[in-house]
Formats: sequence, C-alpha cells, structure tokens
Amino acid sequence: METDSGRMESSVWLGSKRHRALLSGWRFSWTELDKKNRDKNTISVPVSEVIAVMEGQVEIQPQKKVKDTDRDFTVFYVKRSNTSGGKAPLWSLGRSQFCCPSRDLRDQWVTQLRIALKTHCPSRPHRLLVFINPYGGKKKGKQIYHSTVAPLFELAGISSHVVVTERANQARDHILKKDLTGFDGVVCVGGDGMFSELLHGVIGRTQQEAGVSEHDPCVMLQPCDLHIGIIPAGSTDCVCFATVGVNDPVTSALHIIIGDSQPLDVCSVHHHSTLVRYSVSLVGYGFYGDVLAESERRRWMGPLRYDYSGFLVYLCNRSYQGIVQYLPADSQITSPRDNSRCLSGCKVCSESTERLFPRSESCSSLYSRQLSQYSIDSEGEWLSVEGSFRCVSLTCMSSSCPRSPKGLSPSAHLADGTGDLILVRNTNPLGFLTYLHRHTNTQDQFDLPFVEVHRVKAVRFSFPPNEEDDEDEPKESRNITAGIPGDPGTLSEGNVESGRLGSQQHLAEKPREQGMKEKGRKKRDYLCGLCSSKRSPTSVWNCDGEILPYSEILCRVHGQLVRLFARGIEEDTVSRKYHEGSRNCQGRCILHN
Ligand SMILES: CCCCCCCCCCCCC/C=C/[C@@H](O)[C@H](COP(=O)(O)O)NC(=O)CCCCC
Ligand SMILES: Nc1ncnc2c1ncn2[C@@H]1O[C@H](COP(=O)(O)OP(=O)(O)O)[C@@H](O)[C@H]1O
Ligand SMILES: [Ca+2]
Repeated sequence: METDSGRMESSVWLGSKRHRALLSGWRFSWTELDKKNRDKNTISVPVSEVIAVMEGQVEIQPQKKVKDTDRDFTVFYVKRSNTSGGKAPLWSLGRSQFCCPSRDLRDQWVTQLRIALKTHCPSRPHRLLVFINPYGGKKKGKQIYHSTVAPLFELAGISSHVVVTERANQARDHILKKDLTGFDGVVCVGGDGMFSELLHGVIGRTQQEAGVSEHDPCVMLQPCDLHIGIIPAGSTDCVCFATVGVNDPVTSALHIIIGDSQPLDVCSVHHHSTLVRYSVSLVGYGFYGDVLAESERRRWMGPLRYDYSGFLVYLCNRSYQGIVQYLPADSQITSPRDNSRCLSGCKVCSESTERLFPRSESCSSLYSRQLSQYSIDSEGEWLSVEGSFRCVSLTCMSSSCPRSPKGLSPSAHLADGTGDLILVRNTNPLGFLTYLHRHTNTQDQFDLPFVEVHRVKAVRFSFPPNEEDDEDEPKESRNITAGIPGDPGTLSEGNVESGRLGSQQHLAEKPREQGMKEKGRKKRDYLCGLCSSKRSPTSVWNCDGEILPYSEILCRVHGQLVRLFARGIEEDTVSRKYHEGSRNCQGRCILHN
C-alpha cells in the first residue's frame, strides 16, 4: 500500500479477482492482475465522473441496499454505452464493489477518494430546486423523477426541493419572486416549454437583481449564474437533445450531479422596444408557427400532435409575405455551411467566451462596445430580404431533436454569440417536402435554390406596406390560429395568455365522436377552413413552442447568457477513441473503460 498527497495505490479484490487500485490526481483506476501479477484489463475513471463513494457493499437498484461489511467500499461513477453512427453515448450509473485486505485500508480509500472529489469537483450542486410538469409529453414527469432521478440525487448527497406544478408559469413565477438562497441550480422535468419557464425566471431574476432593463434590445444583459438542469419528459425535448446529444433522464441527471456547465446563447424577442420573450431553439414564422397553432388544440395526442399537425399544415401549402432584415455576424470566423459540428469542448465557443467577455476590459467599456455592436440604429450594417416565405426560422443552436437528429441548422454553435437565420422562399410542394425531409437524413437542407441561411447577431421582421398587420392589437384578441374559425378548440385568449396548456381541461380534452359520416364531413370542412384563402394572410411566430402575440418583431442574440448542467454533445465512442490523444478537456472526455 502506498499513499502520498492525492495519490494512493493498493491491492483490492473485485469479487474473486485481484486488482491494483490507483488514485492519482484526478484519475481513479483499477487494473486486474493475473496469477503472475501481470496487468490485464484497466478501468479508468476521472474523479470528476465519480458519483459517490460509500462504505460497504451498496446497491441502489431496484432499491437501496447496504451490506455494511467493514473491508468493503463501493464506487459509483459515470459509465458510457458504446454507440456508433455519430450518436452521442448514453450515460448510466457504473458500480464497482472493492474489498480491501483490512478495515483500516478501506477507511483510507474512502477518505482519500472523498477528498479527491472535494478537490477536483468544487462546482457540484448540493441543493436543487426541481419543477415537475405533470402534464408534459406523455405525462410521465413525476414517475421519471421519483423512480429514476431522485435516487441518483440522493446517492450523490444532493438535497432537492420539489414543486409539482399546478398551472402554467408557476415555475417561472417561483424563480422570479421566491427566496432562492441556498439553491445551486434549478431543474425542470418536462419539455421545452418547461425549460422556457425556467429560462425566463432565471434571466428575469438576474436582470432584476442587477438593475438591467430587459426591454432595451441594445442593452448588455447580465449573464446568469444559477445553472439550469433539464430532465427530458416533454414532446420535442430539443434543448436537452441539442445540448446533451440524447434525451435520456439518467444521462441528464448524471450531468447535473457532476456539475457540468454549458453556456448557451439566448435570443431576446422584442416588439416596439418591449421584451416579448426569450428563445434558445426556435423563433419560427410560417410553417413552424402554423404547426404550433394547429397542434395546440390536439394536446391530447401527446408528442404525436406535432407530426399530425405538421402533415395537415404541409397540405395547406401556404407561404407568407414579409421583410426580413438581419445584422450579419463576422463571416470570417464561422459559417452555417462550414460543415462543422459544435461538440463538447468546442473551440469556436470557447474562443467566443474571450470575445464576448474579454477579461482585460472594464465593465463600462464592455457595455458601450456591446451597445455600438448591436445598435439597431446602425442601419448601414443591416441587410434586407423581401419576399414570400414558406418559413423564416432563427435558431441560436442546431435545434437537433429526435425528429431531426442534425437539427434546423446542423453547424450552429451553442455558445458563439450568434444565431442562424434560415429563409425558405415559396416553392412547389415537392420542393418544400424535400427541404423538410432533408432534416431527417444526411443531405444538406441548405443546398436548395429556394433556401438561404445566414449567421446573424440580430433579425427584424416586418410586413411590406400593403400587407401590414394591425400590430397595435395583440394576437390574443384576434383570430390568429390555423384552426377552424370559431371552433371552440381553437387557441383562444385564455390559453395564449396563460401558457400553452391553458388549463388542465384543455389538456385532457378529446374530440367527441359524432358518427362516421359526420366525422368525415367535419374533416373535409376542417381542411378547407385550415387552408382557406379567406384566412389571415399572416402566420404566427413559434417561439420555443409558445405562440407570440405579435408578428413584427426584433430579435437579438445574447452570447452565453445562461448556463446549463450539460457539456455539449460528446462524440460517439469510435471517434472519441480516435481523437483521445489530441483533446484537452480536463480529462472529461476520456473513456472509463
Ligand atoms: C417529412 C419529415 C418532416 C420532418 C421535419 C422535421 C423538422 C424538425 C425541426 C424541429 C425543430 C424543433 C425546434 C424546437 C421547438 C420546440 O421548442 C417546440 C416546443 O417543444 P415542446 O415544449 O417539447 O412541445 N416544438 C415545436 O415547435 C415542434 C415543431 C415540430 C415541427 C414538425
Ligand atoms: N401544471 C400545469 N398545468 C398546465 N400547464 C402547465 C403546467 N405546468 C407547466 N405547464 C405548461 O405546459 C407547457 C408545456 O409543457 P412541456 O413540459 O414543455 O411539455 P410538452 O413538451 O409536452 O409541450 C409549458 O409551456 C408550461 O408552461
Ligand atoms: Ca449560437
């Protein structure tokens, strides 16, 4: 046995096999020894990925069991599943039970490993505020949290205060108004809408405390310290998928436990110098707006509502007039068509940190630099495109999700301070179908004559003079939906105002059966109503799954405004093995086996 400061080595047994265990700085490894004392297999885990060290033989699945033998200790750690084909690895809880030659040695191992955890993992959360949306996605939020996530938090010594929401915007209001002292982060169990509530709460709270006005699109918003964790239990789960690479509650819980930190760009959306909302994934007009409006009345379908509504809206074949102005980002640095991918430890994003928050600059000069950089008065830099669009989309990240594994803009970066603006001009139905279909395969969705994409810092949308919408009247009071005019299921004042679900009844609502004939007639009438030329010539904005009450908007990207308990998408195992020698990400990317 050998101990030194931060280093310890001894013989241990795993079952009937003798091993040499070694703790050296930020790495813990154990190597199987053969009868002649030669090394066989080694498992190596960075201390930053050790979840817990417990005395005795401990199991937590299917429930916690401790056999407190005095020479044993158990180490729980992050284990990656082998994947290929570009998929990020799933994380699961690895467990190894070690038996030492003496109790004294066992105690030394437990002490040294726990000291290493404290030393190398100073930013792990100890106390979390968790919001569960019981109605998100397939309505499994509570079950996912209590059976899968809570036991992991408990194992890692994290205490959590859990709020099961009873209404839309409860989580946002809680973060804005209640005492958050002692919490190291906020976590949502739900979908992108739930994440959006936490996003608005955290950004709003931070600006209130810093005395910054959120309404001014030119202001430098205060970056938020309180981390956000996402346990995916929603319909699209795009923010989770695009920042972790998989939608898996265990993987996300483990990222939260080890205190991973991923900065994220956020887009603020304004109407006449008033903040309307924040977005991280999609600010979309035309197709995506219509799909959202259409899907709201079909919440009872669960996640499938988007596919069904997408199909109906596609059949309508609509396009909308508009003027899109944008402030281009520096095209020397990156481009949405450079075929790069923003992966864990992304160089473009880390270099952007320096650019966005230069260490040498004083706060006041940084503020004025940002002001001039983004001033909406610097008309010279703005470019303008006018036309009839199938869809206009702005995304601060790739917006990949299970429906579209490479996303709306596959080369977008999570934290480079820019967004990608995608303009899809009017085209024939087959052309638009080709565009949509390319989101699901490896073909380039931007390589089509009616599609253009720009890396931008800000975007403005307005109507040509003859198409002008009555913008003084907010959308809530008008018939803005893609549904049947006058249909009671159509989005109405109540459910726009109070969030997407509006009320619980709205969620549970199912169309009543009225006989097959009647049903067939209704369907036909419905499609005619949905696609009718009498409908408003304008669409609505889909802002991370929320319908915006205005059409003429100004969007500005705020670089790295919030932080998630995530680390970006890890490469698949095969590529990771290949690149291992050349990466420097504090040992985080090294395989555990
Ligand atoms: C022929 C195949 C067509 C496939 C088209 C695939 C295009 C998918 C792009 C998805 C982008 C998703 C951006 C994220 C949006 C979410 O914020 C939002 C709300 O999610 P949630 O809170 O979980 O309900 N989801 C949507 O707006 C759904 C868009 C679906 C469009 C088909
Ligand atoms: N208890 C609740 N009742 C009704 N709506 C809620 C409740 N809790 C949260 N919401 C709202 O539900 C919306 C959808 O939630 P989300 O978790 O994103 O599910 P999904 O991905 O299925 O849309 C969010 O916009 C959120 O504001
Ligand atoms: Ca970005």
